[in-house]
Formats: sequence, structure tokens, C-alpha cells
Amino acid sequence: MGAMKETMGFQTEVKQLLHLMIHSLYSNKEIFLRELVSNASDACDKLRFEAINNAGLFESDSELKIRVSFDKEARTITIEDNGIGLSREDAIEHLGTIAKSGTKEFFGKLSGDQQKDAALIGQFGVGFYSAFIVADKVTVRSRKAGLPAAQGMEWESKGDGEFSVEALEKADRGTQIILHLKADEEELLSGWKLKSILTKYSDHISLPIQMLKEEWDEEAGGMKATGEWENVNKANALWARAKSDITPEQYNEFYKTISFDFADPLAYTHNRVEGGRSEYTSLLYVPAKAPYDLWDRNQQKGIKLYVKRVFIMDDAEQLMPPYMRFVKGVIDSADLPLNVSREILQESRDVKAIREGSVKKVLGLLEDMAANEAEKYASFWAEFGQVLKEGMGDDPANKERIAKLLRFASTQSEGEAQTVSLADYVARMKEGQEKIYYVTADTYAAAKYSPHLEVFKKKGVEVLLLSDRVDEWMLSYLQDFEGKELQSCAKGGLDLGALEDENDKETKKKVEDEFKDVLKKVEDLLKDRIKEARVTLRLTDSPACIVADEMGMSEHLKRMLKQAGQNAPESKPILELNPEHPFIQRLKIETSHFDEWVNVLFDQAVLAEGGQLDDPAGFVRRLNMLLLTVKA
Ligand SMILES: Nc1ncnc2c1ncn2[C@@H]1O[C@H](COP(=O)(O)OP(=O)(O)OP(=O)(O)O)[C@@H](O)[C@H]1O
Repeated sequence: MGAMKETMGFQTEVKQLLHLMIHSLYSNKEIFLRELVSNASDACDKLRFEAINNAGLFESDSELKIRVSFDKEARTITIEDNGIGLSREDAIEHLGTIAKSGTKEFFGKLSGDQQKDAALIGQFGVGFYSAFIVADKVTVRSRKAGLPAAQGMEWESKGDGEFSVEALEKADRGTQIILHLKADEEELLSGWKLKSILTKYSDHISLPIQMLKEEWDEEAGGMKATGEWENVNKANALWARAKSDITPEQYNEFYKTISFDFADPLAYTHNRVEGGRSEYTSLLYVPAKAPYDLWDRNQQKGIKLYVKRVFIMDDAEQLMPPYMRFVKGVIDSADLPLNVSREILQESRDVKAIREGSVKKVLGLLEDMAANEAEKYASFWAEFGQVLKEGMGDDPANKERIAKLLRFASTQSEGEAQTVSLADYVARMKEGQEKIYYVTADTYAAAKYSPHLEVFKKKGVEVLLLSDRVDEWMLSYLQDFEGKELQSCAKGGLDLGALEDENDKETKKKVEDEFKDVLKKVEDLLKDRIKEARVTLRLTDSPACIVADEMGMSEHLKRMLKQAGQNAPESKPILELNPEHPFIQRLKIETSHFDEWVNVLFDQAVLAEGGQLDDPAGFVRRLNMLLLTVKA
């Protein structure tokens, strides 16, 4: 210990982040103030939280506040708070490294495209380092609450790869951040300018933000500080105000401060819930774009929990289910104890009531959007639809509402976009059609060109095309919609119900007799690979296809399980043959190459379905042999 000055290097990621930030965030440079004020406010929140169990930490100063000042001559801006403060160790740890989870992923996502990267950096959270967008030197003087004045510290860096720390005597608790502005940043050395940035970005901060009052000075011919501090924000948490007092711009700005998003949110819902189990206020946002780590079900960085305006914690995952992890916002409870921990949250019935209420609000917001702002809903679905689908299994109580929000690609919609709702589908069902048909595959193209669709095309029946990873899983929770059963086209004997006419039934009977011997021979030959061979009317163009047994698992689901390293139950598929197809007709008379024909047909059916061959070389060999029998 002692006054020794020590110089250290930044962690590599910090250097990278600094470099990127300075270059790609320059057009957004004003955010440095928002970030530093937000850190100051967090530091005050932390102190207030710690002081719940240790009032001595307030020392003799319990009026938490943030002060922003500037010095024209010295060309500095100072942001000061009387929050928790930083010890020497804290400073080395927090102001020299990035401890965030997902840091590696984040760097992997950077593209080099400035605009895209700027948005990503925003999401990642630029925080303290944004000071270097406008400053070429930053000095942090701080003393941690509870430590003696002699254990203050000074941290300093030019943002060029290293920083220094040394001891400092600091009587008052908290942190002072001094920005030594770069050469062309004079514009920021103005009370008016700073105030306007603060009201734009930081008005919602619930602590007072103060600046020195200025008055016109004749002699100097300019504004002059009076020496008196005044509040420049409303110092009233945004969510605690009446809806009618908040403009859409204020809602949007607040969203940006809590989400690190640069763009406006897609939608929000602000509610005060009174009576019933619990009393709370929620302000919940649906972002316009998915974050880079949306796929990680454990990444729940959405909801900040407050209790009676006192900040308690970030990422309160108990307040939103995983399938709504895209929601950002604030929940402020009037009932929870201030010393609530994550463990208590897990058990609390109040929290359960808040979560259920909040989920309903978000569902209501989405339903409203789907009904009244189709385009907006389409963009929501494109970004977050796959996550919402998880709700079908995660949230049985709201399953019906979620089912109505689902959107799919279908044989009647344009391209890959998922735009068809189950209600749209049901409204378009053919006379006599009893079921909702779908096909699943690894990709949209594989679904769209699946041989299983051929008969549906012929009969003009719409089929939903499912190719998202979660679809198979989701389908196990979606057996029916409005009394209509969902039916895979690739499963079981194709039951077209009343869509099948008398003619079809007769034809089927006829071909079954006609192909009896062929089917027997095929089954004998492929007995290790198939459960059964039969003729089908479902195909028009393809010679054959494979389908899963009614009770069995679809081939697509088996593949997914295998990819996930799980054991798929061994159930053999059924090979269906198209009696109209010349290849199949040929089987009746084929003698010398019957074996090759049947094996090639089976392998083709596997490929067409998106599967992989157990013996690809065997397939090539047999196919070539058959090709050689074609006369030149
Ligand atoms: N005014 C301050 N008082 C006390 N500690 C601070 C202050 N400013 C920053 N810190 C500490 O430095 C850390 C790093 O700050 P930084 O803004 O880079 O990231 P963050 O606030 O953790 O994350 P983000 O800004 O993405 O929310 C903070 O977590 C906090 O511990």
C-alpha cells in the first residue's frame, strides 16, 4: 500500500473496444454523458442498497446526487457522485477489464461495417469507456464508502492501452470523473449544451442531477456561474410518473438507457397494478431488433427490479419467463422487502403474481399489434417469433393466446416469410378438410419441395411449411387449434378425410391388388431398413417417399435428436410407392436389376426428405450400374 503510482495495461478486449468505440460511435458521441451519469446513478443505487443493512455507509451525507460541471480554461468536464465509490482494487478490476459474459461472442459478431458495429457496441454496453470518445485523458478520483479518507485513489488513462493508479486523500465519499476534452470538443464546454444533453438522455434518472446555475454577466458578455447548484432533471423515476406526463420521445429515450439499444423500441406498455395480490408498476418494451445473444436461453438481461423506487437488481430473470427474454423494462414493486435476494424471488408468491401479470401485458401488447399494426407485427415475428414459439411448451396457461400469435410459411404464402396465422389457415380450409396439415424439414426449401406435398398441391390444400429448429418441439405442444387437429404430412397413412373421394378409394384398392407381389418382394429386400412398403396416392411426381409410422417419430425429429447428441428411438419408416410412376411400374416386370432399383428408390426417398444415406457409395454404385443399362 502507499502512494506508489502503478501503471498497468488494459485487457486486450478493452483496447479493442476502445478503438472500435472511438471510431464507430463518433456520430453518437453525446452518449458519453448518458453512460457516465448512468454509472453515477448506479453507484448511488448500490450505496443505498448496501446501506439498508449498514446505515453507517452514508457517513454524514445521505442525500444522494450527481453533479455535472465544466471548466472552460482547463477544458474539462467533471461528473461527480456521492455513491458507493471505487477502491483501488475495484478500479483496477472494473476500469481495466471487461467482465461481462458473452464478451467473446460479441467480438466475434463484429463485422467491420461501422453502422452495424455501432449498434452492436451499443447493445453490448459501452459504459465507462465511452468517456474516451470525447476525452484524450480521463482522471477518476474516488473513495469507497466505508473506507477512510486516506484510502482514496486516483486512476488515470489516455485510453491508449494503459492506465495508472495511485493513492489519494479524499475526504468525501464517491467518485469524480474528469474528462480532459479532445482538441475539437469546445462545443461541450457550455452549460446550455450539457444541460440539453442531460435533459435529452438522463431526465428519467431518479436522483437529482445538478449543475451550477448560470446568469448573464454584462461585463463578461456571457453566461457566468453563480455558485449555486440547481437540479436540471425532474429527479423522478420515469415509470412512476403518470402516462399522460410522458411523451413518446421520453419513453423511447428511457428504453435506450436501459437496453443499450440505439434504435427506438417497437412497442411498450406501461401499467400500474393495484389491488389483488400485489401492487406494482411495470414499464415493458419490445425491442425492434433481436440482440446478438437472443438464442441463449440463459441470457436474460431484460428486467430491472426496483422496490419503491430503490434499485434492487438487474436481470431479474424470475420476473419474465425465458420465452419472453426479449422484453426489456422496469418493474417496481410496492410490496417486496428491500433486502430481497434472487433466492427469495424464486420462492415468492408476489413475484409469481407479478410475472404472470407482466406476461399477460406483453401478450396483450403483441395481440394488439397483430390486430392493428400488421407490418409492425411482421417485423416483430421475424426477429422474435422463434423465441415466442418456446412459450407453447413453457407456458401452458397462455398456450391458447400464444397459438394465435404464431405465424408460419405455407404453400400459399409468398416465400420464406412466416406470415400465415393458424386462424388464416382455418379460414381457408377446403370444404371437407378436417385437419391442419404441416410438413417439417431442416430448411424452408426442403419443406417446400418435399415429396409429401404432392397430393396436397393436386387437391389445392394448403400446408404449413415448418423449418425452424424449435418447430418439432413446439408441435408436441400444439396438437390442435380451434378444434382442428394438426397433422404431419409425413406421418402415418395419409388420412385426407372427406378430401378423399370415392374415386380415390377405388383406385387405391385396385393398385393395392395390382402391386401385392411387388410390395412383398420390396419388403423382403429392405426388411432391415423399413417397417412396411405400400402404395400411395400422395405422390404425383416422385416415385417414392418415406413416412413415419403414425406412432413413430418423424425422420426430421430423429435427425435433430441425433444432432443434439441424444438417442433417437429406433423406429423404421414406411416406404410408400407411387403406382403411377414409370419406375414403380417397371418393378412389376424388372427381373435382372430388381435389387438395385429398389435400393436406389429407397435411398432417393431418404435424400428427398432431407436425410443422409448410411451407405452413400453404395447408392452411387447402384445408380451408375442402372445408368449403364440405358442404351446410348
Ligand atoms: N461512478 C462510479 N462509481 C462507482 N463505480 C463505478 C462508477 N462508474 C463505473 N463504476 C464501476 O465500473 C464498472 C464498469 O463500468 P462500465 O460502465 O464500463 O460497465 P457497467 O456499468 O458494469 O456495464 P454497463 O455500462 O454495460 O451497464 C461498473 O460496473 C462499476 O463497478
